[in-house]
Amino acid sequence: SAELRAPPEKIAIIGAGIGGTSSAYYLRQKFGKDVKIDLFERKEVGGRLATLTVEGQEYEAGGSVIHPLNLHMKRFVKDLGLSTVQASGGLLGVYDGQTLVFEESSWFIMNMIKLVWRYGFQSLRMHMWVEDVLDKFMRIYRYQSHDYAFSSVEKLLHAVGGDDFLGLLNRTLHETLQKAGFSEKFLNEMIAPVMRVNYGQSTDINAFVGAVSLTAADSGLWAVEGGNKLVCSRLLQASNSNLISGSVMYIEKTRTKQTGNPTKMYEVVYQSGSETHSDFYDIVLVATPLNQKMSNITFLNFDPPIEEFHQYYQHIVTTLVKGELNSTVFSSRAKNQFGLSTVLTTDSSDLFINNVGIVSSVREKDSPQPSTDGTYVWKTFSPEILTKQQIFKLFLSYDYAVKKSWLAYPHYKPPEKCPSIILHDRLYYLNGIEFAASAMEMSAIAAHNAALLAYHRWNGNTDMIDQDGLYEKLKTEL
Ligand SMILES: Cc1cc2nc3c(=O)[nH]c(=O)nc-3n(C[C@H](O)[C@H](O)[C@H](O)COP(=O)(O)OP(=O)(O)OC[C@H]3O[C@@H](n4cnc5c(N)ncnc54)[C@H](O)[C@@H]3O)c2cc1C
Ligand SMILES: CC(C)=CCC/C(C)=C/CC/C(C)=C/CSC[C@H](N)C(=O)O
Repeated sequence: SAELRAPPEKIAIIGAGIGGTSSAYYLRQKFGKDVKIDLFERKEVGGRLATLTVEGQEYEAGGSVIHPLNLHMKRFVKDLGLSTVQASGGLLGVYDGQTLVFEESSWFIMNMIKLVWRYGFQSLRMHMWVEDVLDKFMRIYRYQSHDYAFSSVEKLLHAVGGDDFLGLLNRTLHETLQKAGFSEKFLNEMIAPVMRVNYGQSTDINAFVGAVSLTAADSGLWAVEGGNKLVCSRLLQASNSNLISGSVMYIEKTRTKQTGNPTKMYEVVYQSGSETHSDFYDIVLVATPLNQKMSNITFLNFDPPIEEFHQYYQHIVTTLVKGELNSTVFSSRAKNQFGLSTVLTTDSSDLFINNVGIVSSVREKDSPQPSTDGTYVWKTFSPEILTKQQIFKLFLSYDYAVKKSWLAYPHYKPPEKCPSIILHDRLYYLNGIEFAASAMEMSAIAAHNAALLAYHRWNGNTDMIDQDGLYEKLKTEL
């Protein structure tokens, strides 16, 4: 095998969300103990993984649920000695603005009968479609465990499932499912509400993120005990990186003369408190969405210039309310007969919220428990900040309400083009993957890929990059 070059001296990562911290973890694995890794964060470690506190208890306010087949997240929790809590449960209903068009019952068979009665076997067919997408997508784990990397998100998706799979980015979920024979009624009443709760958007999102969103309706979802953001702080510790609290303003391509070292290609200029500092790096990873509103990083002295990304992120407000839901908004049933713990809404519902549901604190192992006065903590997502009148419309009474506004995930608009991973020779960008789908696991996959890509490009292992036909090739290997 080819002889290895000396490892880089210094690597910078911008952003300490799950993407940045898992990059630090994988870069350490690949480049070894001697490389110095600086991780820049201008706010909190965790980024879009964050909690809000209600009466002394913390609740997930951003990324909250993890799929049982999200293997990177599962591995982190295991390797970092963290524990899990269950993140799904309770009965769900769908409100269309007039009535509950679907109400789950606690009896499994009853649900099946209701679904078949209203939609035929479309639910079952839908599960099969989602499972097929997930099965193919999971090939990425095998490729990554054999150290293969991809230079673009498109090449990665092509390697897992070929042209048809990559084509999911170019079509809306609506047209994809319509073509597959699903009815408008099923799409409006069952699929659109899932897209609203997960991505705050309609079925006009790309079909890949649509499938990811539908996997979030599977059973067995979980979260990290104590809060998902703990994964980030533990990854940071485990990677033995150096956290720098500061906001990166510029990344400048240096002239060799400046550093006296041909590999220290990049100068990172950052503000910490009122002071401006800078340092030189061999490799830089950007692990935050590159747009003015979210990171405001300027690239200097690159020829050709690094393109600006103007992609729009969806505004979502998380509101946590401890109080008594006004169930008459959704149903004429007496309030003691309501029984639902989550209400999703259709696009036609014309409500000011996308969904509302009871949530457990990050420490509750089992189903959420009411407090002594019988009330629960409810979480609702809305496109805008809720007014007091709106909260009073939704709740008969409430003790407490807290909110957090997010530029949450891309506003999907297929055909989708994912920003490049390689911005320059040794400058990598992770968050382009969000334009395929935004989820914790997607950032972790992008992080592993970027670490492998940086490693192979540093060592000139071109045979480990952008290999197609990997599925066939690895099928025969044990
Ligand atoms: C409300 C909501 C609900 C969600 N629910 C789920 C869910 O249930 N399951 C799921 O899997 N995913 C969910 N997601 C998506 C998931 O949270 C994100 O995909 C994931 O957390 C993105 O991680 P990241 O590290 O790529 O980006 P981020 O978490 O955004 O991290 C980027 C970091 O970079 C920092 N930064 C930015 N600019 C600079 C700068 N110039 N200098 C220094 N630091 C900078 C930011 O402060 C931030 O901490 C949800 C997201 C939201 C908002
Ligand atoms: C990447 C793969 C294959 C699966 C990830 C599935 C997953 C857990 C997606 C979550 C998507 C998302 C942005 C959910 C937001 S809302 C979550 C929850 N319903 C809540 O109420 O907080």
